[in-house]
Amino acid sequence: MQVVTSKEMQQLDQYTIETLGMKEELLMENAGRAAAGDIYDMYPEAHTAVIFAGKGNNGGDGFVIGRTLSSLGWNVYVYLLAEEDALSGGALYHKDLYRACGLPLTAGTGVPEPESPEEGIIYIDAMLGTGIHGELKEPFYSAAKWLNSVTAPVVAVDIPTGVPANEEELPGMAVNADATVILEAPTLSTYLYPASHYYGEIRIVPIGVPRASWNALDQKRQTWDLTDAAKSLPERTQESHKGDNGKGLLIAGAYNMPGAPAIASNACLHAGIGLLTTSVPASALSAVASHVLEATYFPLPETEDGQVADLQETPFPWDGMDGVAAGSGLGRTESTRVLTKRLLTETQTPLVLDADGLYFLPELEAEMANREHPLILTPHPGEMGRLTGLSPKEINAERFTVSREYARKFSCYLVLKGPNTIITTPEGRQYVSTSGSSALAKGGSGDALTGIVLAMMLQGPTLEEGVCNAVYAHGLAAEIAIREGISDYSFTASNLIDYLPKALAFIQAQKK
Ligand SMILES: NC(=O)C1=CN([C@@H]2O[C@H](COP(=O)(O)OP(=O)(O)OC[C@H]3O[C@@H](n4cnc5c(N)ncnc54)[C@H](OP(=O)(O)O)[C@@H]3O)[C@@H](O)[C@H]2O)[C@H](O)CC1
Ligand SMILES: [K+]
Repeated sequence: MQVVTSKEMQQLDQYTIETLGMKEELLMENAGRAAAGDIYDMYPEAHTAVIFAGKGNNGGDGFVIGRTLSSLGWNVYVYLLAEEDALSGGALYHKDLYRACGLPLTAGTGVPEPESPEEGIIYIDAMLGTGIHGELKEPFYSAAKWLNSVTAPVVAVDIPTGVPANEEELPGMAVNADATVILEAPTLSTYLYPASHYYGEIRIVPIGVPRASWNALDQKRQTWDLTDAAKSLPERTQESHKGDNGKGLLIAGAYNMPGAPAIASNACLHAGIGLLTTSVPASALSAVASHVLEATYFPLPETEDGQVADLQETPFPWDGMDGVAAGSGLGRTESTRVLTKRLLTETQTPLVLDADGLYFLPELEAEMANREHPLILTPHPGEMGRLTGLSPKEINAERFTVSREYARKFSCYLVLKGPNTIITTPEGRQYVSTSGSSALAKGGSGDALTGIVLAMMLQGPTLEEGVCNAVYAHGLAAEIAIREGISDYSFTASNLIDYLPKALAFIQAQKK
């Protein structure tokens, strides 16, 4: 599923209508019918739809939805928040067709005052979609405010009115929908916060945009969902050998931080790595090893208080490895700076850096730029802020753009964590993971992700798909745990590791 900007959506519509010759009215008919079908299925008890329509194409969709729901036996009523003569093109055609069918309509720029809601009514927001710019003007402002006050369900068509499609700030007023029926493809704001909250339940319906139109578009982003994970997760063959499933080195922890390497190692092992060597300061080793039985160990020199010591001469076993991950719990000392520099310049395999492993990167930009082997960074917005000099708020407002610029600049894979983690490749391709849960907002979740990324990037089929699958499986494990009754209050990284086998089994089962 592609994720688009409003401009890309317009290009797609334009190509379909102008180049391929599909009539605008037909595309709108497809869109409205698909949305109506979905709304009808979503609310089996409903019998009445009150539709608020704008004068643009979003409003046009509203008229098609009204006519279709009426054919299906519902009572419908449209409040057009514009004069009838303000409509043009497909919206005018469908308004006229709606009227010709004898269906009820009130038009005008005043604020509508529908009857108070009763059982079986749903409200449909077809006021503004991708054509919105800036703060909501009247009568849309008051209409949005009114819709936010009703107790009956409010379903938005394409985008809740007021919410921008792209990486823009939310205006002061927007429809807070219970559900949004997205037409053909989601826009950026579907996966940006706080905008995403306004969508409510997300439903995406295909509206018959021809493949040729999609092929003509420069496609830059897509979601990464269960189907993508199932398609790409490689099958294990009977004759596979532990050496075939990747040998990884994980460098993490300190005497007072044995949890980070233990969590990352267990997650890595449950995510399918063939062989794992865990490298921790010597005094943390027995604590970590007592929780991770399947790893081998490479103890690190340490300071008196059990932090990594000078690692300049440490003979790391780079050569025997297919991939390396480092960061969690290492601390932000000179030793970590030395280690990060050595990792960037000496490892000839994919390298994953997280947490303290990201800390010194602003000082090591030349080493990053000169690195010839894949580099995978997994920052949360705070860490991304440090990498770019922006605040976490600024990062979250422009997650797609900031990620792409950084990944391109340093030719790295960037996993920008958060609800709907975004994975960006060095070429700028972007994937938005659709899995995840509020339960993941906890210490230890990131450590688990580092381990899963280390394991799954080595399983392939490509590094890119392996990283996407790691992020997806991480989120899915949390989702399954919550579905099975674990509270998102109680959920810990240890639960995540326990549920990872179920998440992978669930993905594998989709292959069959
Ligand atoms: N995805 C598809 O392939 C299809 C989508 N369809 C639907 O079309 C809309 C986009 O339609 P468009 O006509 O471009 O735009 P809108 O209907 O969203 O809005 C246009 C009107 O909005 C007014 N406007 C803009 N900003 C504001 C504001 N802040 N306050 C009030 N009014 C605003 C604008 O008026 P101006 O006078 O300001 O220009 C326009 O009148 C998409 O979302 C889908 O629902 C197609 O139906 C099928 C294909
Ligand atoms: K809308």
